[in-house]
Amino acid sequence: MELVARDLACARGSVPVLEGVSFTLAAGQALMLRGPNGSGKTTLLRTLAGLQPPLEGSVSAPPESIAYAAHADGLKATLTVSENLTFWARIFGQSDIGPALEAFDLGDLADRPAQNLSAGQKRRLGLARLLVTGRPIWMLDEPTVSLDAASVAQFGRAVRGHLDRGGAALIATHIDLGFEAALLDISTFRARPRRIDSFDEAFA
Ligand SMILES: Nc1ncnc2c1ncn2[C@@H]1O[C@H](COP(=O)(O)OP(=O)(O)OP(=O)(O)O)[C@@H](O)[C@H]1O
Repeated sequence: MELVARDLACARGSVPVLEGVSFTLAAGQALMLRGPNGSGKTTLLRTLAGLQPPLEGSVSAPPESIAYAAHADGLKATLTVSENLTFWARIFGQSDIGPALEAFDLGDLADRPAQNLSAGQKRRLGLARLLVTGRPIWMLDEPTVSLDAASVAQFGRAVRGHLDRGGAALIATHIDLGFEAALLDISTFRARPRRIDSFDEAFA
């Protein structure tokens, strides 16, 4: 599925952050989102994923087509690895967690409660959830935090597999994931400084 963003403007905490953001993410394509700290990468991903409305512009893909992985892993601490994946799979109407366990090398940890995983293992479990969503467009915010080199490579393979199956991915990262991808530099879309004084004005 293709995602077309047209002339998007986005705010965070009533302060406009980005404007004039237009790009196309085609099926089978990965785009690397770049920009310095505070430039609006998270704000853009949240807007595209439907977690906050744009001030202006449009996003062609519905939120139901997007799987968003934020900074936080969002794991259920007392559930085991396989229970966490099963929980998420059911939410998305899926049942097979095998490929997700395998892709992120979680088989030996399947019966361990999430709260007893290391930081990198938690991150792998958080990313494995993408595979049980069945959603075609992945939006990932700094997905490789806490991952060692082998796990980054494993994650890169999971993304490539997703692209090969016709999926797409927009990834905020400065890490080389081991495959060619176009760059989307959002520092060119910085919004003019102005303040939105009310919700009504922002969304009029
Ligand atoms: N809840 C909030 N209220 C007000 N401003 C916020 C809020 N959250 C973030 N901001 C501001 O919005 C701007 C964009 O933040 P955002 O998190 O989108 O940037 P980023 O490019 O993802 O940054 P980083 O690379 O540091 O993760 C920053 O100036 C930030 O300080």
